[in-house]
Amino acid sequence: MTEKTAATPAGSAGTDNAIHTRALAYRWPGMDTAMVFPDIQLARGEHLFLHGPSGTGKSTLLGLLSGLLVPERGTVQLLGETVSDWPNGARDRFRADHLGIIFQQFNLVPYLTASGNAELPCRLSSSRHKRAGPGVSTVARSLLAQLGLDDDTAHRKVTGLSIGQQQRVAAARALIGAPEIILADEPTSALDTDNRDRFLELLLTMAAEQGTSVVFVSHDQALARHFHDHIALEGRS
Ligand SMILES: Nc1ncnc2c1ncn2[C@@H]1O[C@H](COP(=O)(O)OP(=O)(O)OP(=O)(O)O)[C@@H](O)[C@H]1O
Repeated sequence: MTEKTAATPAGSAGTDNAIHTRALAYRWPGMDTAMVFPDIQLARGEHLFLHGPSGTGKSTLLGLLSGLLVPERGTVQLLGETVSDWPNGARDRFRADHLGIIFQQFNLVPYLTASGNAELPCRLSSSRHKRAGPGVSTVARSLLAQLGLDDDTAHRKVTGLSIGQQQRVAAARALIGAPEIILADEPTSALDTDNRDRFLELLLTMAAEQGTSVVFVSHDQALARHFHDHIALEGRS
């Protein structure tokens, strides 16, 4: 299943690893057999492309990495901590403090402005707030500007923004407060090729500037060239 695993040598899970999974399996209700996943080992600051056809479990694997799902078997270690053994509340806390997530449908808060959405992680996590610095609103607007959204747009409600603009808001929300890990689930699927490549370059450059590891999920192999590390999912075995 694994096309090419990433980064550090096997068996050296420690603080140099952003992500280390072992023998993960997950079964949704109604499934006869569990989905099994290739092991992932990703060093801090590295960027991994996770690809495979529709239905092979890419979003499920991201759910396991984010701690929103708990594996039937196997372990998820993030930043040296075996978070898959932790209770829900502890995983929620860890997610708020250390993970930026860009969902396929962005999951922005509709009644907030672009800037309000981008600031949210710092309102929910004191460590993200601390890393962003005292002027969280200024930091949010600066991230939005770097992603191509001017001040006027930053003050508009997200429901009035285009898909491409909403995607940039979701990216700013993931980047703010320099989380160690960003998980992105097909956030470029609604964009044309030029915008897709430009957005991805921007996201990876900004993540690299703050040393954030990125797992980027897509079925679109054309995006693979932006990444050093690749893993393919090929379905259940
Ligand atoms: N909430 C759910 N309840 C039950 N089964 C689910 C659920 N979510 C996903 N599945 C099943 O898990 C399998 C993998 O789905 P998943 O969404 O992880 O794949 P994917 O590779 O991300 O697909 P896509 O590229 O279409 O987003 C599929 O068979 C799907 O039907």
